Amino acid sequence: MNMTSATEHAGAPVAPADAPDAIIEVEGIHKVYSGNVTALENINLDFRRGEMTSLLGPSGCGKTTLLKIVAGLLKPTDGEVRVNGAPVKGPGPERAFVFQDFALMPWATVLRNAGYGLEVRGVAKREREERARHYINEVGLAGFEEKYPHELSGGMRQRVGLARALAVDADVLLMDEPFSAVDEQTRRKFQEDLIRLREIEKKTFILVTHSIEEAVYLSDRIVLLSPRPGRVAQIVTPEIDRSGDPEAIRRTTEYLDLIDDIWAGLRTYVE
Ligand SMILES: Nc1ncnc2c1ncn2[C@@H]1O[C@H](COP(=O)(O)OP(=O)(O)OP(=O)(O)O)[C@@H](O)[C@H]1O
Repeated sequence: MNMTSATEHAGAPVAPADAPDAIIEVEGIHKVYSGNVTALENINLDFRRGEMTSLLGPSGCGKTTLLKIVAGLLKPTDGEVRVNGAPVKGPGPERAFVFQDFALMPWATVLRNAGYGLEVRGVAKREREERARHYINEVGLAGFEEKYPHELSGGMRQRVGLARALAVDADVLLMDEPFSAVDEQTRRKFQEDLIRLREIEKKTFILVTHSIEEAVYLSDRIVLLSPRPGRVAQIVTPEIDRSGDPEAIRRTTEYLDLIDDIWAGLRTYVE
């Protein structure tokens, strides 16, 4: 297994010549909520095409705020986000947000829920069902097409949300704590599936997580945010060969050491 880690400093990202290009550029983002709460301060970041980036940091540091600004669901007070070079003015078809609370329609089947993004775009029923079935299968829910959300576990509902996001063929998938509502076993399985999906679909994933283990296991890059007002404290690049046995990867000294290093950095904020 090849696993090393590298860190970059906030203002001066290290970009090797063969680094993937930036699909999303975040420049000078500030966010002040009403009541004078400064959630984010001068965030400068690139998210690279085809990579999985985790946003990690203490509670309330602005992870979800940053994700929503990238999604175009929230306007920054200052600064700009560009997707494929074009300024973000609101939500767009290149970005799909997978909500933490699943955002499924309780009265609709898995098939309809998975195809909902296509439905609102006016895609004909036959085509959207075909695509929805394909992605339902890809996220491991084949056979559940006619079930309703209340008949599914939390993990399965999360997968429907992911199928919906994949079906619209967005380049960027934005996930807010995708594994928070599920048990440990489901979480691990879903993490492995997400790695596999990333390989197949070649999407850019940005995910918010509270879990250092999860961030290290899944990510090409981890952006560590400082406590509120959130700033980029550090960027960590775990280089893990994920082709091996997931359980073996989780037991290696390098993996465990990197988790310890990140925790040592974060604990200075929480103590
Ligand atoms: N609508 C709002 N109005 C005022 N303050 C807000 C609003 N939304 C978030 N905040 C504040 O902004 C800060 C950042 O919130 P955000 O939810 O982005 O943090 P987070 O890092 O995702 O938190 P957590 O890890 O607890 O989910 C917090 O202090 C939060 O209380």
